[in-house]
Amino acid sequence: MEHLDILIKNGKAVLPTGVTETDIGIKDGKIAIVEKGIMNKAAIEWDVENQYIFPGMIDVHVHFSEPGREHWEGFHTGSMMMAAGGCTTYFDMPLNGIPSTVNLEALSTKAEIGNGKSFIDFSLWGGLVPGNEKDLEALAEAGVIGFKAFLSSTGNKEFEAVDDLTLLNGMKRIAKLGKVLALHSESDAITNWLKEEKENEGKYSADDYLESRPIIAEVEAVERAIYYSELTGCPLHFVHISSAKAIEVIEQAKQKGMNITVETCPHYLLYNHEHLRGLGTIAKCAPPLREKEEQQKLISLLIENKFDMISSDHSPCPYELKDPNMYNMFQAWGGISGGQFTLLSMIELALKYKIPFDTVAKWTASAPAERFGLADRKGKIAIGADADLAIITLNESHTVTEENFYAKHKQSLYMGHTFPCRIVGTLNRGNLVFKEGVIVAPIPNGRWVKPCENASIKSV
Ligand SMILES: NC(=O)NC(NC(N)=O)C(=O)[O-]
Ligand SMILES: [Zn+2]
Ligand SMILES: [Zn+2]
Repeated sequence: MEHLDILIKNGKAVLPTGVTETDIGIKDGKIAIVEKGIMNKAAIEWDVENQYIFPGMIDVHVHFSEPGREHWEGFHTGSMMMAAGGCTTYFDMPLNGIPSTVNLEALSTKAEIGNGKSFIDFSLWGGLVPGNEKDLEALAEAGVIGFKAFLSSTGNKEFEAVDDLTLLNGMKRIAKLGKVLALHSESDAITNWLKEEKENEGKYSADDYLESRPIIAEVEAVERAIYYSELTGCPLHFVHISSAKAIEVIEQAKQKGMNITVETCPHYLLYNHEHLRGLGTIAKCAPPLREKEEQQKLISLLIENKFDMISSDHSPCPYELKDPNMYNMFQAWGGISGGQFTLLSMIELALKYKIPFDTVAKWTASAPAERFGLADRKGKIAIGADADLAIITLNESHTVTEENFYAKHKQSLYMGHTFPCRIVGTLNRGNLVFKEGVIVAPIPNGRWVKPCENASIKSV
């Protein structure tokens, strides 16, 4: 009988077919056996009775700012934070670092840093910005997971928003390269125009910020992108969608057979504009947290399974850029620091709204893997797949404190939040990375993962 490296016993595994009581045997970083009562000897045995085994989260949307702004967040602390949240693969966005990931050189530099510092696996997005259309092919060949563009200003000058011509040209090329274009979809014209109006009137409050980024700004950008996708055949992924109306438009395009996927983030589901009013800058993001009624609509859409996947959009910054005493909401950094809490948030919502755990695992692991060409190795608990696992208990709650939040900066909208569950351990390719509140991996062992060569990028 084959000797195993690790034997996880008596878990409730979240398999694609549902939650099943089983043992899981791991050999050479892969899942070797999934069955009850495994008798093989193993170097390490771990009894996880009454605990759940989720496929490790694949978070398609985080911003680590290395190189260039590693004082904001970097691969080392950033990946520890993600591991502490049950994540085993994250996709790093092409902006907030310097340089942005918009050409081969920047991609290679970033990959090298990540390979040296990340505790879990990661993929890298390439950027589409004005002037880099000619770099897209080399980026695709080198293994970016997809491309990302902003339709509205990014808040950092190293990564410009696309104009419509760049977008059309870029989409045509990306379609040919067989990749997906991820879009931050808010109208630049509408948001800039309203912001300027607020500035001229000397209005800087939380309400003013929300009013400057209305739902129609999101809907207009989404609609335009869908028209362009029809023209160019470019597969699209809409990031951090924050309104029911945008989902309606996306749903119609999907019904027509268009190659489109959509994500939202836990902060749009757990929080609303009242939190920006009450907590200030820490709750500022773009698109903004919506009013409570919109939050409820988004939860209903989640229950109806209208989102393909859930990401964190972890976008941290140093304390002074989100100083709670800042009186001008427009000047604070826009972004939520919460990469550690996506899986916990989704389990909280699943328990509250009776969503099956295998649906959560679809949103947090298998759908991202399928959409972006990693499904040959990642995204589900199955024989032959990478042993990327998150062990979770529902018998204990977890309150977020500065001590148990692993990000470089401890400011977070989630501070003080109590989840009805706790991450007990995280394994990345069979390596135990996080256990019982501690990063136990002796060295960073994460790897840059590229999409498989002949991934047919399908909508999920
Ligand atoms: N430059 C950013 O990190 N921006 C992010 N900021 C948010 N979401 O407020 C984003 O994803 O748009
Ligand atoms: Zn964005
Ligand atoms: Zn983002």
